[in-house]
Amino acid sequence: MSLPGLSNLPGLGSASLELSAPTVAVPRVYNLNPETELRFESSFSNPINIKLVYGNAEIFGTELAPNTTYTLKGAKAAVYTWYGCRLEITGCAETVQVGEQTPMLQYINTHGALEDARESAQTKKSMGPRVLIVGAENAGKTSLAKMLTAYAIKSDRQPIGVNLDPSQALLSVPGALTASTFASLLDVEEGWGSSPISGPSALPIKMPLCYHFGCKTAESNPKLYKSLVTRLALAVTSRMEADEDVRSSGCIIDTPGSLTVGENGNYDLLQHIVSEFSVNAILFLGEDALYNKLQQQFNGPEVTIAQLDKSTACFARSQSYMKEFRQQQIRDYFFGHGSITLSPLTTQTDFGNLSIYRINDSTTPSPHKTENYDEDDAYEPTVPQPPTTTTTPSNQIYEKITPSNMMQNSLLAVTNADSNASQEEIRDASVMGYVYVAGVEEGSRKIRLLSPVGGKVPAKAIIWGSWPEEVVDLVG
Ligand SMILES: Nc1ncnc2c1ncn2[C@@H]1O[C@H](COP(=O)(O)OP(=O)(O)OP(=O)(O)O)[C@@H](O)[C@H]1O
Repeated sequence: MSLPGLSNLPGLGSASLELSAPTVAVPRVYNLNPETELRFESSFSNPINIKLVYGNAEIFGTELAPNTTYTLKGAKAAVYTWYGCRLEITGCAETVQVGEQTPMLQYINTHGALEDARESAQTKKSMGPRVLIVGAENAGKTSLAKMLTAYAIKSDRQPIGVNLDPSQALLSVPGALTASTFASLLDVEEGWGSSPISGPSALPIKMPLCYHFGCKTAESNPKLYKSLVTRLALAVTSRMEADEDVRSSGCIIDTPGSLTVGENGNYDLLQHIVSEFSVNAILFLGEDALYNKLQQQFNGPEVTIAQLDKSTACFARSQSYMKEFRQQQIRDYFFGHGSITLSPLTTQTDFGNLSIYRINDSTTPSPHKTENYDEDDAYEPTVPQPPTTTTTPSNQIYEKITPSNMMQNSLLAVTNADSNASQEEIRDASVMGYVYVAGVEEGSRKIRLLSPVGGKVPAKAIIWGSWPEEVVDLVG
């Protein structure tokens, strides 16, 4: 197409200017019947865009605003509609299919039962339901936790969401165990919402309380896991005691799938969680055999246990997908997500300015791992020495180390404990924030750190765990 007049512009001469039509992605339109869902998968590099053009619809309980485009990358999810809707989809979806069989009625009824318990708690000025969600990996536990949280928010409640699954994060990075009061809408694109560290956001920020576990599974360091569960439970209970609205709303606890592995599941850890959080409702997603076992173990006047159907649409996620998913969560922590772009800063500091403690867990290769750490063992203070010469008693939670090349590309948790605090004080301290090790120069004893905020890294105890795995290309 040649535009009249343009050829007279200096420099263009008589050449005609061919303008190609802008590439417009043609939206695919889906009309969904009431009580059906549109299931989709998108890759991390090519997101899918979803727009609700008619009716109403939700993603894991959070309603979509009409005529607003939501961009989801690396997502495996479903848009559900109670009354029917029309959706427009653009972008690259790996799969899109309509599903008619869903457990949503069961899930909304569960919300109804929890609402009854909250009403009653409000009247009696007692604690609302403390709900534990249990099931195998990929059973849909996190999705159900999100849904129940979103429905509770819609009912004007302020539940506390608790993540006890170190394999993925809730408002933090993988390896963290967190709790947060949810009083405002969840973020459909991000999953849960934005924490203050994430910068400005369209939705109100959420304030997570975070403890660093730093091991891949609860089973790889059960003593530390139990201690952190106790810390979180204490914090959740005191938050509930201090605030009437939060108290009657209760809490919703997501657990790792590994707790259900084996004939009886990990009864020891489940029992610990149930007693520390005074759980009074267990929602079990999945197999009958283990449900029956759990019923024998936990059902009673104090605890109700209910079995819910697992959505047949729950996507099994490969190891490589989960790795990319975690790395994306870490990237989002430092660089933001969607329209929120953050600018983390790189700082260089001397080894001597940091007090780094390595978590002693069964996955860390060390000559000192022959015995198990016993919580009741007498505490022995650590002696700061380079890792090659350190002789750390196996009953210690952490080992104080000097930075080394092994730390390259890993995450460090900066705690609120003083740099020379005792092992237990470090363990019980919440996390101030995370830094990423961008480079280590052993010769000049310098370490380069990527931090979400500028300035010196605080002189606090810093924890280095074996989890999450290293992120290779975070800083170019
Ligand atoms: N109805 C649905 N349609 C499509 N995808 C879904 C649906 N429900 C859940 N999913 C997806 O299935 C995957 C597994 O679900 P989810 O993360 O809730 O399981 P989980 O039990 O918490 O897993 P894990 O034990 O590994 O943490 C997720 O990617 C989730 O988004």
